[in-house]
Amino acid sequence: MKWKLACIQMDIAFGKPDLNYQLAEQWLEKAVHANADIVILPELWTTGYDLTRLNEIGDEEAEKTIEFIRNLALKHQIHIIGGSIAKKTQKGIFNTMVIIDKNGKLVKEYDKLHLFRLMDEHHFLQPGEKDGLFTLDDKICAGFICYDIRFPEWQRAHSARGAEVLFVTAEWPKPRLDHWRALLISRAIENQAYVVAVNRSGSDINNVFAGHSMIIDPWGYTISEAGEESELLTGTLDFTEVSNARNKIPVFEDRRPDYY
Ligand SMILES: O=C(O)CCC(=O)C(=O)O
Repeated sequence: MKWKLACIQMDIAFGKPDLNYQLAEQWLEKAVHANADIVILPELWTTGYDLTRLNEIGDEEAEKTIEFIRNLALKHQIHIIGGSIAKKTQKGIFNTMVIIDKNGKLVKEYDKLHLFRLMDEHHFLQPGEKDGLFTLDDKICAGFICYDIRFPEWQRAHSARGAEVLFVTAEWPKPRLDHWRALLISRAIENQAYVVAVNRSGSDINNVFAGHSMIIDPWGYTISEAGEESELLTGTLDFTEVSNARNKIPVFEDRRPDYY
């Protein structure tokens, strides 16, 4: 089975959800024209890192975003990995990835597990407590958010439970672009999985973001990589490559978890 992917590497208007919904819809139309089966949005794409105003501009129980994504998924018959948004709940605000399939079903909500202190997330957000596993077209996938990729045991926990595609949504700053690339390629090689990573472009008052969204195959080879500016990055993923890699080098069988 093959999937055509479209990563929306967009700029995000700081603290302006209404404008960002419009921008995201325009990008999504482009992905539809590119015949994508799955579209992926960046991290906190409705608000950006306007953390001090999240109480005002966050999305109550993610309801507005879910409705927005569901309508587009149904209209275009496309799976949408809805990046992440600030989800307001009674327990506080979470950085939440929302995944809706082409039938409009809410497949998964994943809350960012590792909060990034360098950008003050721990002062404004609550850490997640659940895994990022989900299934689309009978394929096991996993979702991660930005800083999560610095914790290889988190991705391994998901690939050991069958994940063949690791989706990453991010607002990764430009000064650490080398880390972004190296970490993503490593996660693909060690998990013998596709890595589909979407970063934002542009800047906010504190950061310039790196862009360079990437689609990487289970051998660690880059299928496609964006530049620094906004763009729609596409690539095709062929699941036989996952079994080829895992059969040739049986890393999962050779693991010695009793010793780790
Ligand atoms: O780990 C990093 O260098 C960047 C992480 C980050 O920007 C985030 O989690 O939002």
